[in-house]
Amino acid sequence: MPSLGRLHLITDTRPGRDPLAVVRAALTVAHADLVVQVRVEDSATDREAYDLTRRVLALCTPYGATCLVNDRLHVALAVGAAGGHVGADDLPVAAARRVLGPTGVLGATARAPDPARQAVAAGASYLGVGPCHTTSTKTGLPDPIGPAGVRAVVDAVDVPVIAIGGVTAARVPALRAAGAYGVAVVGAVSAAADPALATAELIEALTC
Ligand SMILES: Cc1ncc(COP(=O)(O)OP(=O)(O)O)c(N)n1
Ligand SMILES: Cc1ncsc1CCOP(=O)(O)O
Ligand SMILES: [Mg+2]
Repeated sequence: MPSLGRLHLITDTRPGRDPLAVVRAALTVAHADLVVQVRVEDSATDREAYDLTRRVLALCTPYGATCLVNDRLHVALAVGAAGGHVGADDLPVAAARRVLGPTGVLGATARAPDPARQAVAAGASYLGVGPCHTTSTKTGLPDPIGPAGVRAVVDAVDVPVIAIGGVTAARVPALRAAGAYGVAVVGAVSAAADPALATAELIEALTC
């Protein structure tokens, strides 16, 4: 499997957003360092998820960037995306691994060492760990775990840890110091006045 990109851009498909424009802008800067995770609203239809993923994959392919699909692994397979991401309300990690097969990229959400170890044993290729900081993008989350919580998971597993939740370029150094391999963002890029510039700042923070 090729190495995982360090910047995961999760699509923002809330009303009034333009996820494809944001993905285009990010790709011009991040190239193959970018992983685009297609995440649609729970109310979106599979057809809507499929159509968006096809378009995102078409944008990613020329750059060698990776396209993953959140929750809906059948959409990932149907489109030919590299894999998907699952959490507590989705398929169990072992079942997700069976769906994706041995070579698919499979992310799993984990917030603490024991669930992290279990997710890796069940077949996760990377872990999404957070919320690291408060976020306005997703409701109903537990309290932020901060860089110390990231460190606890990093020390427990041997797969890349992707820090998520309220991540900004300014917060990347502390997350990297805690051992995070990369970060996943929604708002830091999608809500930025200049998504390409925001991507450049995140890539700089991740690679310096
Ligand atoms: C990289 C990454 N980490 C965590 C999540 C959250 O997944 P999940 O807990 O299943 O919540 P939803 O995103 O499905 O609402 C993620 N998507 N990506
Ligand atoms: C999907 C998800 N899971 C944990 S935090 C989060 C949202 C992250 O969005 P932002 O980068 O805008 O805080
Ligand atoms: Mg999920």
